[in-house]
Order: sequence, then structure tokens, then C-alpha cells
Amino acid sequence: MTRVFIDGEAGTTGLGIRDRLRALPVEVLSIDPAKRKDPQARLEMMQAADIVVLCLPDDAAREAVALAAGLDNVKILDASTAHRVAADWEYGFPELDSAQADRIASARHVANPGCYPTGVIGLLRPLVDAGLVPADHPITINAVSGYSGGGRSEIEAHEAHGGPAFELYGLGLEHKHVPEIMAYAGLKRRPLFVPSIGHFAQGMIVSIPLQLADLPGYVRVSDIEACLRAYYEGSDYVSLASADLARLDAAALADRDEMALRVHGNEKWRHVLLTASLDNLGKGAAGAALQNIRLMGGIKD
Ligand SMILES: NC(=O)C1=CN([C@@H]2O[C@H](COP(=O)(O)OP(=O)(O)OC[C@H]3O[C@@H](n4cnc5c(N)ncnc54)[C@H](OP(=O)(O)O)[C@@H]3O)[C@@H](O)[C@H]2O)C=CC1
Ligand SMILES: CC(=O)N[C@@H](CCC(=O)OP(=O)(O)O)C(=O)O
Repeated sequence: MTRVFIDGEAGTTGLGIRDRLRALPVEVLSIDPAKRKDPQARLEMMQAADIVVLCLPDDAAREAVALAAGLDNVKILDASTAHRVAADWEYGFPELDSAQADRIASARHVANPGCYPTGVIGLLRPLVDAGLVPADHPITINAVSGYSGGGRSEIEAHEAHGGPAFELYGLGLEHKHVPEIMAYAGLKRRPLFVPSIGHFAQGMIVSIPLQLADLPGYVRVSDIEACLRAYYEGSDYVSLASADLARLDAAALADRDEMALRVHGNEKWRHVLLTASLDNLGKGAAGAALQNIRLMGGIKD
């Protein structure tokens, strides 16, 4: 049976993964809570594991990878931002293209995607690959996340003090997710990324407006829909959902591991709003980690 050690098991993402692992035929190796930051104790857990899942802040994740350097038979899945665009790491978004799930299955090091990038890449990669959106097109990404996206400190701030209701952040326009978004959405021009956080626990909407008149050729709303529908046909986790709704609830997919993409279009004005709805802790973190653990461990059921 595959043995899994979650380094950072007591954190937000770690707990989500541990809960989901109950449904898999794996043995979860848990560290003595008093020793959870002790390098020697963590190394011993890693030595006993087949897959180590890192649910740590970025610097601690880098240290954990260094700690595991000599363990050639151990696979590592890192949920942090530390290795998402690193050479020698596979990107853990199985829907990226038709070969990505096989690449993840045979990789030793896999980086679990960021929550916002999951939405952006899910929407844009198929359109860039198809040539409907040029790689150097000026793109703006607006996004809102539940406060659990900020980890334990943000959760405590919202639950103890009740707010704020809604905040824009990342206003220096240097968010850590931009390199990852560019690398895997296939963008050559840096997009403007405007994240925000709302006073709700879980859920996320990523939205990307497109002026169809600014795209090359004559792209219709239906071309965008057809491209996304075909790309994700047969996927268990990503789908093109109906855009026949007047409002979109950011928490609609809380506690779910799927991601719903939508194309809200108005052909008269040649306007499109692309949206991705997901749970930042589901397809944006622990749900994606489960997909990757299944692939890395060769777990079929
Ligand atoms: N929250 C989210 O929506 C998402 C988070 N992620 C990523 O997952 C990672 C974890 O985030 P999240 O779960 O939200 O964060 P949390 O703050 O909730 O959890 C982090 C955990 O790591 C522990 N920890 C910190 N330093 C060390 C160390 N040196 N050794 C062992 N354990 C340590 C913390 O313990 P203590 O609290 O005692 O310091 C805590 O239990 C981050 O890199 C984040 O980017 C990925 C996708 C989405
Ligand atoms: C709301 C909030 O604070 N979100 C975090 C992103 C979540 C995270 O750090 O994890 P991933 O990088 O794996 O997505 C942020 O913007 O830094």
C-alpha cells in the first residue's frame, strides 16, 4: 500500500489532503505533533514514505526538498509556490494537455498548481493553443478568493474579527502567481492580475474580460465555447458549464473538487467574460493534490 507523509499536515491544505486521503487505499504516516518542525523527525517520516506531500510555506518547502535530497525512491508533491516554474519539476495540472497526466505519473517531483493559476490556465491555455487568443494579447485577470486562501493567519483574522468584507490586494502588481500563470497559460506578455479576498471561507471566481474585436480574425462567442468544450470533453474535474445565469456565486463550488468554466458572451457588443469557478481549497489545492497523488502512486480506484 502506498505510504504518504504530509509535511504540514496540521495546516489548512494539509488537513484538506488528509481528509480526502481517507477515500484512497493509502497509509498516511503522521508525525508526532510535538516534533512536526523537527528536521530529524521529518526526515525519518520521509524515509518511511513513498510520497511526501509538502503543505508548507515556500521557504520551509525548499528546506524540506533539501532534507529529502538523498531519498531517491521518494516522490515529492509540493503544494507551495516554491517549485511551480522550477526546472526538473512537473506541473500538477493533469488537464494541461493530453500528455500531462502521464508526465505527472512518472515524475519524481511534482508542483501542485496555485489556486488562481488553476482558473486562469484552465481558461486561457486552450484558447492560446488554438490561436484564438494570441500569446502576446493584453490580458487582465480579476479574481476573488475566500479567506481560507490566505492560510491559517488569514482564517484567524476573519473568524476572530469578522472582516474586512472585501479587499483588493497585490496592488504592487507583483503577485507570486504571475510567473506560473504565464508559463502554463502560454502567455508571452505579462498579464495584469488583480486578486481580491472576500469575507467568505472557501470559493473563488477568476474572471477574464475579452474584447472580441481586438482578437485577430473574426472570433465569435461560439468559437470560444466550442474550443473550451472540446478541450475538456471527458474530464472528470474541469468542464464548460452553462452561462445562462444572471449572477455567479463565488462560493458555489465550496467543498467540491471540480472547476466550472463559463463563457458569458454578448455577440452584439463583441464582448466576452470568461469565468472559472472553483474551491481554492478543492481544485485549487487539496482536490488537485489528490488527483496528483493518485497518478504518482498509480492508484486506480
Ligand atoms: N490556502 C490555500 O487556499 C492554498 C494554499 N496553498 C499552499 O499550501 C502551502 C500551505 O498553505 P496553507 O495550508 O494555506 O498554510 P497554513 O498556514 O494553514 O499551514 C502551514 C502549515 O505548515 C506548518 N509549518 C510552517 N513552517 C514549518 C516548518 N518549518 N516545518 C514544518 N511545518 C511547518 C505550519 O505550522 P504553524 O502554523 O505552527 O507555523 C502550518 O501547520 C502554502 O505554500 C500555500 O501557498 C496552495 C493552494 C491553496
Ligand atoms: C486569498 C489569498 O491570500 N490567497 C493567496 C494564494 C493562495 C496560496 O498561497 O496558495 P497557492 O499559491 O498555492 O494558490 C495569495 O494571494 O497569496
